[in-house]
Amino acid sequence: METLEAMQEEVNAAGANVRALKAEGASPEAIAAAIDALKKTKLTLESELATLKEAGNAEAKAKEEFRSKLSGVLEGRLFYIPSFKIYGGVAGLYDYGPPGCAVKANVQAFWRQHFVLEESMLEVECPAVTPEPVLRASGHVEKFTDLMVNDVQTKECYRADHLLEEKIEELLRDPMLKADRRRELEDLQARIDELKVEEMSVALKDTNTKAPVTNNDLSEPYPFNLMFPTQIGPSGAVKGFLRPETAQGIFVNFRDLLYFNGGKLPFAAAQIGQSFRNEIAPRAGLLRVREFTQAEIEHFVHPDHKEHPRFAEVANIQLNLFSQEAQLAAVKKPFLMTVGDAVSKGIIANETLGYFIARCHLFLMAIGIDSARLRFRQHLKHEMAHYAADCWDAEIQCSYGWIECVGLADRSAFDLNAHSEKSKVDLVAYERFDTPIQEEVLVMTPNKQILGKAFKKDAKPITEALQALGEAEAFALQEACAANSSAALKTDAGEFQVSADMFKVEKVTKTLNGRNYTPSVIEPSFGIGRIMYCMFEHAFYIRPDDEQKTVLKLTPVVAPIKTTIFPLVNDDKLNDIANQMNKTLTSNGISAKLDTTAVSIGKRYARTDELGVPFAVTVDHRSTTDGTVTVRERDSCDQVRVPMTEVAELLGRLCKMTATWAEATASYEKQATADD
Ligand SMILES: Nc1ncnc2c1ncn2[C@@H]1O[C@H](COP(=O)(O)OP(=O)(O)OP(=O)(O)O)[C@@H](O)[C@H]1O
Repeated sequence: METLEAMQEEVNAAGANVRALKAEGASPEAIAAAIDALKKTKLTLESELATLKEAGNAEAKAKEEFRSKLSGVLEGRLFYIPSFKIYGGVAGLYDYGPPGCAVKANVQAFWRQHFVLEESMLEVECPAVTPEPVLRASGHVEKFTDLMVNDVQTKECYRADHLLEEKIEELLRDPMLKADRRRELEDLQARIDELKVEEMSVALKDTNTKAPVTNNDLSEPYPFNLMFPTQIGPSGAVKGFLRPETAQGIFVNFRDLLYFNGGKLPFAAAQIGQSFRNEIAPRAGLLRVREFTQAEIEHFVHPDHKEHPRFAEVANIQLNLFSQEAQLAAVKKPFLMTVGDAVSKGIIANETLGYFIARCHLFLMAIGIDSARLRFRQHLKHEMAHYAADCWDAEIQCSYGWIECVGLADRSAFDLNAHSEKSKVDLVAYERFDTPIQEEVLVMTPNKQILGKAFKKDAKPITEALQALGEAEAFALQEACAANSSAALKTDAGEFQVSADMFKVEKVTKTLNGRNYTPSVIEPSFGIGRIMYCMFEHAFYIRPDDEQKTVLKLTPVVAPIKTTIFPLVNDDKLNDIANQMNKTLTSNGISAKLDTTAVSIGKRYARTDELGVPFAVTVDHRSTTDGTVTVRERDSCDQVRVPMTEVAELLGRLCKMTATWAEATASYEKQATADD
């Protein structure tokens, strides 16, 4: 199939041909034939567009239906629900109900296991209420903004970039769009995130972007800070904010954490906690909310040694990479490559960043993200902060498109430098040289006796100012004193005239055994809610044999309950065994739910399938005679007969995912399924 662009060019060429023939006074027959050809090319293009539109509409409708079925299950089963529902709810705030809480706790526990425990990270928990100076130092007070516009009539608020993006999409769908204009708009689309206020204003006007629904004019765009301001204490004197990310709590504790770690680098600290962003347009359920759980890691490393000691363990893992180069190519496509190759070819900046990208991939696989719908997209140059060495987002495809769920960035020394500068506390590490080095250093020696006599109480700030001089300034002062007998020195207490006898400045060779340096930070930042929503989408399906049977194929690691236990019929003997089974399993750490309702076994299975419970144990009459029960696996509906004494061990292995169902049950008697 020809591309739309090629078709458009054919239409343009046919149009140009008609104009040329008219200009050169060609015969009416020739002109009529050219007009005919133009009409034909236009028709082909229009029919192609109609087909695409239809396919697009059908796809959008299918996605809508899928989402409505899924949210029916998720909200109906209380995985999550809009907060404060009885008061009408508030956009961007959600409650997790019982199964949602259980899944979230499991995702977090697994995250802790996979990262904090396996990597010996230092976990911290810091308050969400954060004093203003901390967030001013980090740049959030000044820069944590989105550009906002209002409908001039209704005053409704919108994110300017969202409206512009939608408008550009609409304009790009126009088949008659000139090639130059198309390129211009595509270029603008790629730069939307970086547009400054004035550029956004121009872009909105240039594209004639209006308010949705009302089609009213929009206000000029203006920055809106996403942080929730608050005051700490009753006087209102101490300003603060609810933190927009958990990371800052780790940076400000760097010195103590380094000490705790015996002064050794590299090390990583981690935190799981709530973050708050007053999003202008919260949407798409859990994907963009105003309060959410983040799990963040700050890995501190020497800026010249970003190798990772465990890199070899992950080097062969294949990642779906969407590098800068791939995004800028004519055909934009991610590619598969091992993380080892990506680092050695310089696609990923260093081993430590590569290591965390690979570990993130393993984490997402283990909780049930479909590998075909996961990619790591590198930030384009203009998306990256000036200090960042390299950034990648783990993007998961769901019905809303590709969604950033984890940000992985090499932030160099930016954060520690920023807090050092503002707090006046050195956030540095010390490195001992393998062999000491000789270095010429400046030594400034103020003559305290003469200074004391001459300046009395001002001698102290003068001494400090002399000691703070850099090499060039110190020698310049010395020269000025020699030439004019005295020279001016600026201090915190004002300006003073100092003379050559008041200080001595010289360069001496010193042996240095080490030095202080500011470590770089590599930061993987996970949004738990976004990951969970994508995980739910990937887990959701309808059994092919029955439209009514919806299933969440949550992996055992994250499933809210690991097994249900059913007595086949309501019978005292069977109930006793089921109760006993329940006790054994829960005391072995396997969460179980006893279901003694009298409904059919098929219905009971369907109920637990919808909750994502991976296994079911059924107690039947045979259990009373030979001490066995059946164990069923949710997705295959396979059942095996297992001695009751072995069920805890079997489910333990399956839930830890150290064995597959086929491996773990190979030796057990298979049994016909009883789903109906
Ligand atoms: N409003 C939100 N709702 C839910 N999760 C969020 C929200 N904002 C950020 N996150 C999660 O926190 C992670 C790290 O935050 P980060 O600051 O990198 O996001 P971001 O780049 O600002 O996200 P976006 O551009 O989508 O607003 C994101 O990858 C995402 O999973």
